[in-house]
Amino acid sequence: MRMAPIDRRGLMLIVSSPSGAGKTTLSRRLLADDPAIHLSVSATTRPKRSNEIHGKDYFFVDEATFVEQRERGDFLESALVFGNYYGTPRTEVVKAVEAGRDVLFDIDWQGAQQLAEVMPQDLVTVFILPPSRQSLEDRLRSRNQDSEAVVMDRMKKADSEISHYAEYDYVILNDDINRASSELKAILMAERLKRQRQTGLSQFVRSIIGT
Ligand SMILES: Nc1nc2c(ncn2[C@@H]2O[C@H](COP(=O)(O)OP(=O)(O)O)[C@@H](O)[C@H]2O)c(=O)[nH]1
Ligand SMILES: Nc1ncnc2c1ncn2[C@@H]1O[C@H](COP(=O)(O)OP(=O)(O)O)[C@@H](O)[C@H]1O
Repeated sequence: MRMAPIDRRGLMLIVSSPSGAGKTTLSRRLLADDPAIHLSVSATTRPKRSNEIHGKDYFFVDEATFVEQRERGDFLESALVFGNYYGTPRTEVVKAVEAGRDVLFDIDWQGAQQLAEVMPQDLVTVFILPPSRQSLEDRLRSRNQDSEAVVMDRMKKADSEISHYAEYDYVILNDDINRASSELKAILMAERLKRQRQTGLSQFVRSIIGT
């Protein structure tokens, strides 16, 4: 039987990709398979898609509310993406990491850069690439949630999002979803074992070396 776990600081796992490459699918799988990580639910001014739930996928707010929250300092980071505002609520994230719980973020490169400024030691960043340009377009269409104009706009912006891949710690090619999903889990497992994150190690080691 496993002993009581060694105290550790939680990590912040950021997953970014061009829209349609599969970060939502990969994130949902990780959350379903690993009860020890939970999603940071962002606020956004984007209209809700029919399959989305307020408070679970996003907090859907109007622009006035978003701006008020941002001015109050409620967000750890915020950005304008595809003409809509997005922001990461501050309080839950800070509390979770300090309590040793891991947090998953589905945010863009602007958010990753801002979080790197405020909590650099806690970040693990992963960029998801599609297997080809055509498959990215096919996936955006297959999701069947956005108008043709929105799909074309996202394809236009894919190049600029992809150009940030080199700012990330890890890059996963999302061709086969099962393999990509295992790769994401492997990253999380290895990062949890980093010595610096295991804040209870020295105490534990003292207990076994008998000094
Ligand atoms: N900086 C930042 N980006 C976010 C946040 N929430 C979502 N995003 C990014 O906004 C972009 C659009 O997300 P979304 O509207 O869900 O569309 P999708 O990526 O096509 O499913 C994606 O690149 C997300 O990663 C946030 O809180 N902060
Ligand atoms: N490896 C994959 N192979 C085929 N289709 C995929 C794969 N990963 C995701 N998809 C599909 O592509 C579409 C876009 O994926 P999604 O996770 O919503 O992307 P993102 O969150 O990056 O915008 C969805 O319909 C999803 O089911």
